[in-house]
Amino acid sequence: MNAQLEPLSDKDVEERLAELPGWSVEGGLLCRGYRFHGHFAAVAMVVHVAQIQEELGHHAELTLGYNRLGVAVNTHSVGGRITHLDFGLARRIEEIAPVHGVR
Ligand SMILES: C[C@H](O)[C@H](O)[C@H]1CNC2=NC(N)=NC(=O)C2=N1
Repeated sequence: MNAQLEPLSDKDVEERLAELPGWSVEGGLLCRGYRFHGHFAAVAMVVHVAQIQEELGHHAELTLGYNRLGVAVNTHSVGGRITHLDFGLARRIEEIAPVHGVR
């Protein structure tokens, strides 16, 4: 199997979470909530995340509020486990978040 698709052990998940402040695992999903200074900033972040997701071929559940965005991801193709693909997406999202004035 593609190593990227190998489900991570609980220990691996904990170690990788330690390097991603603000992210947690809830209900089997790697999650983070972001807050913005207004609605369009949140919407722009959604579009930017969508670009990254299409590039990676990996897609999170995105929940848009007024000035909030929730990101929640696991890997459907291995039965909803957390894999390197999920952490790869999370890291890419973290890189772009500051551009959108996350507070
Ligand atoms: C063919 C395509 O790459 C797959 O269906 C991708 C799309 N995005 C995906 N996203 C997530 N989160 N898990 C998947 O297994 C998945 N599979």
